[in-house]
Amino acid sequence: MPWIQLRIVTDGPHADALSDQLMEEGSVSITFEDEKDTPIYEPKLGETPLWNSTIVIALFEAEHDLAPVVERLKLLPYLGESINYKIEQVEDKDWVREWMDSFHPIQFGERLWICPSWRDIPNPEAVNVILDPGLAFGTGTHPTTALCLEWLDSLDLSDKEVIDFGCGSGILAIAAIKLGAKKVTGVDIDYQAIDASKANAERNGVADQLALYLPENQPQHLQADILVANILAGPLKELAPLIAEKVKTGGQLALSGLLHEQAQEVAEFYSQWFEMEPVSHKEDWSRLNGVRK
Ligand SMILES: C[S@@+](CC[C@H](N)C(=O)[O-])C[C@H]1O[C@@H](n2cnc3c(N)ncnc32)[C@H](O)[C@@H]1O
Repeated sequence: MPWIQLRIVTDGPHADALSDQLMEEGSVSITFEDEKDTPIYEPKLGETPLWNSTIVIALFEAEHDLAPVVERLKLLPYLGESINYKIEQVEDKDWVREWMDSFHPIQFGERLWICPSWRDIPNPEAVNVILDPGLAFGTGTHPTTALCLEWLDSLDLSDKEVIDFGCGSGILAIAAIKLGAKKVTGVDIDYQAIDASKANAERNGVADQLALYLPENQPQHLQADILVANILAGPLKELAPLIAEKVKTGGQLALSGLLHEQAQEVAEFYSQWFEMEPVSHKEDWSRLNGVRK
């Protein structure tokens, strides 16, 4: 079906009201875009943070007459006659198909491959993780995930217990099991991540080695030989005491999801509990490693 979209610039506080108005006008979906370039790295669950200058994009069926819609929007006091808008044709694409076509098997380190579940496995002899991320984060294409996968591949995980804090699609947890870990615990605040991790563990035949928890349900005195957490600098600092107590003395830590400029500060903070090692980098992102004192 062909589509058109109406793009309107407004200020952050009015974006929600404008979105409601556009839905009433018959829009089938609304998205928000930053008019400038101010990244928001990870909103809290249930929050939709908005930029000061937000573009509200409303999708309509192509035959929808947008001229009277724009006239009605001009009556809104926060838009008025000087409304800043644009009407665009939208190319008719199957977006899910498009994304699936762009995701190919990728190798990490020496042994490990992440293979989308709808593709052939290029090397059946390798350690292959078959993945469908569903609605969760974690395909391996993001540098923060890649940094963790390369690190896991470099370790001897035989008989080790691992915690994956912020497990998303389960990509790191399942990679750890396939690389030899005896048991992995995945924790995530998002139930969609728990669902995706469970489905991926079943897809890989390792569900009995992966325990999954929302943070409030996680076992209190759980400790592991290895903990990997790809979250973000803010939560990693907040969670530091909890993360530290989950790693056995002599155990290994990897923290990812940090921008270069944040790495030093987070490393200093974690040095209360860990002997920190040199930082690893990929594109704008850094990974910290440490050994529990
Ligand atoms: C960047 S994704 C990483 C997913 C996957 N581990 C990977 O490396 O691709 C971060 C994940 O951490 C989860 N998360 C964020 N804050 C958290 C917290 N305080 N406790 C547990 N999980 C959290 C998010 O829901 C998300 O699934």
